[in-house]
Amino acid sequence: MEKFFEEIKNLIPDDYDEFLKCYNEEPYKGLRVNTLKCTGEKLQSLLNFPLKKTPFCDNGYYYPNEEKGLGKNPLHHAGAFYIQEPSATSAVPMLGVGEGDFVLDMCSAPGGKSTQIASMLNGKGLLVCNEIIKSRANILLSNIERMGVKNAIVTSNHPTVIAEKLPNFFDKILVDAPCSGEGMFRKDNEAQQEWSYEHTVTCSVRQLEILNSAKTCLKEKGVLVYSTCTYNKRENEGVITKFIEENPNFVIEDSGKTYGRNTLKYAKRIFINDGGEGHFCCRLRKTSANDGYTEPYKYTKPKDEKKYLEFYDSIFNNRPFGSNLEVIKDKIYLLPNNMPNIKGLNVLRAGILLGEIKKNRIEPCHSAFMASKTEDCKNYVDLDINSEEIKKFLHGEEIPVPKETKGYTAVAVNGIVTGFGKASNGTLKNKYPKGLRNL
Ligand SMILES: C[S@@+](CC[C@H](N)C(=O)[O-])C[C@H]1O[C@@H](n2cnc3c(N)ncnc32)[C@H](O)[C@@H]1O
Repeated sequence: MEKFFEEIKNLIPDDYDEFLKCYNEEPYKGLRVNTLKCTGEKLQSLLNFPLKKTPFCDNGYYYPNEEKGLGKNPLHHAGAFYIQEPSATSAVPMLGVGEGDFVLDMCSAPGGKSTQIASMLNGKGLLVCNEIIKSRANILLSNIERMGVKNAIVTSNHPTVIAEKLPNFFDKILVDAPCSGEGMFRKDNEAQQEWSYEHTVTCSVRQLEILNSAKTCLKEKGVLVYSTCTYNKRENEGVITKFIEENPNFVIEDSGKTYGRNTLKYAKRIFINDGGEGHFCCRLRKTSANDGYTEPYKYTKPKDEKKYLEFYDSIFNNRPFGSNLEVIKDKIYLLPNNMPNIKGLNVLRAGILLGEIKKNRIEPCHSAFMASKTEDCKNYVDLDINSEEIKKFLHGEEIPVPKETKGYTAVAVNGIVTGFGKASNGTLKNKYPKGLRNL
């Protein structure tokens, strides 16, 4: 660790004492509003503690250190916000995502940056989020569901496989690389214990390999953002410099962002004394294309399409997840538009899981309700954040509903859908997934 502090001193000689002072204080607490489901104003009006804007992105806020257990808040269950370290929200704005872009997040779990990209896409375009480690990809999927993302494909592959299958396809790519995590030290003792100079060197080799896979997937004139949550030069400036030496068709570009400190002219490094735990981000532009073509996906209508569409229309108004129905085994999906051919990829989810076929009936799935708004649902009940009913619902209990409410019914908290149940005779049978309940 002596070496770690020595390197920080070399990086910020004038501010080193301030860094050390901050280093011994409590870590920042931050959240990002999910604009697919909520707004900053609405969230503030429903929380009983103050939110303060961060300098890193439009929808990032600090919240008070004494607030514990925010993950159990009904609005967190509903996907109104994502708990995210403030400086970790700095990389996605550098991508400059516009509605309609095709975006790849190569190292995606647990999904903080992917769900941030999804809010910027606002349901348009396509997001491929990839996570190499299967167990982490499952967590990523549950966050994609919670945040109500309907235009994502969640995969679990080695970056070389993604490069082989999806060349020249994306407008924007994020490589938020696995790193030595120096910016996690205040939060994560394990990262501190694992740190060694040799480990940072190993990380830098892997980071360059991941970038060399990602580059193939980018279209000509596309943007690639590289980020880490570590400070040292080997994993940041070192990796970028080597990458550009090996790939002269990439240039560093000015992102126009004003947070943090500049390095390599336009890249950014954020230290604890800059308002976040620590991050590095650099925006690169691909100036000429590589070979390779990604075929489009061939959508095929299922044999019983009419029956499935009737089921869809019985629960939702105006087909809010489009009409690209596909049935795989006993599961009914609504696929996003503009999909690439995903043959050969390990795909955990594409689009929305609408329902499951059970013997002679179809049961709707949680994921579809999470991606819907109250106006999309034929039936819904709206509960107040402070009500006993929302506590009971998130605990897995039955709740009372008006006698007229019948059948599959969305449950919302202050207008934000958080799950569903089945209503009959004034009672809603709880369908909130067991693994998500507040117990
Ligand atoms: C910094 S984390 C990503 C955090 C994520 N972007 C977010 O905002 O929530 C890096 C991820 O890279 C994954 N990873 C580890 N080894 C990898 C490799 N060789 N290639 C690609 N990804 C890898 C890790 O499992 C980890 O989930």
